[in-house]
Amino acid sequence: MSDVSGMTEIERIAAGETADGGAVLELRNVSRSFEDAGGTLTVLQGVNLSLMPGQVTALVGPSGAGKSTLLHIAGLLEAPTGGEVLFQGQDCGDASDWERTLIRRDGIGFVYQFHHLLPEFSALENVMMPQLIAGLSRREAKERARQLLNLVGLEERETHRPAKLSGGEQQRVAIVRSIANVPAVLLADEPTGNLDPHTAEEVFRQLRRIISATRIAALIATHNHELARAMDRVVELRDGTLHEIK
Ligand SMILES: Nc1ncnc2c1ncn2[C@@H]1O[C@H](COP(=O)(O)OP(=O)(O)OP(=O)(O)O)[C@@H](O)[C@H]1O
Repeated sequence: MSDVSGMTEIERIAAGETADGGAVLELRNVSRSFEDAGGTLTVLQGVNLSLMPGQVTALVGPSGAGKSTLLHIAGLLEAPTGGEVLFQGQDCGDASDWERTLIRRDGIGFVYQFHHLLPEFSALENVMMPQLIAGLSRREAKERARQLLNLVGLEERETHRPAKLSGGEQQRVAIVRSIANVPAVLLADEPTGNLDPHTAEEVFRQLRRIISATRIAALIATHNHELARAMDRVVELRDGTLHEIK
């Protein structure tokens, strides 16, 4: 898979080159089952999903339907039992662990219900961290982190540590941190699940604004049907299969 420059195709893709103008992330006929003493539990079967740039897709479904499992597979955190996951046209089933790590690091942003900010660092440093890991200089990382915090109205809070921020502010920091490396895909698991309804709506509004400005393809699992309906597209997991409901 390496070319003369020494880079593999997936490394070039993770470095920002797109294969074509189509789906950024695609699940094809994906299934996932778990084996335990009681037998086989099939959580996903025949799941097809294409995420397009700039589009926000809500993922809904009852508790235990498999939303987190689907997000883990889409985020290359776990492999499907069957089917394919394509990142910018490239089948990730063929990728090495290192190539998958590169795609996750440079191509995919994650937001969770609980923000996982680093408590001993300021808001600014938390947003700088993934950029420093990706090899940006401190100056560049700081400048971009400032712009991002500004975008979500937190310019006055950049020196605050997470404990000094409200829940909504912490989640806004987590969101801009997840997109600091301008990933092609954003995957979010209940990103506003621990916020009050008003703050959840505000955080969602800002998340949408960032996504359409950056052309990120987003998949957001939520139990909040009202917020889901406000997104471009809604898919529902029911009995292991995915249904397009908006
Ligand atoms: N590693 C595992 N081993 C066995 N079963 C698992 C494993 N991971 C998930 N499951 C099962 O898969 C099903 C789907 O779980 P998942 O967490 O994906 O659902 P969910 O839709 O995200 O639920 P919730 O909305 O409650 O967060 C559940 O029945 C869960 O118990």
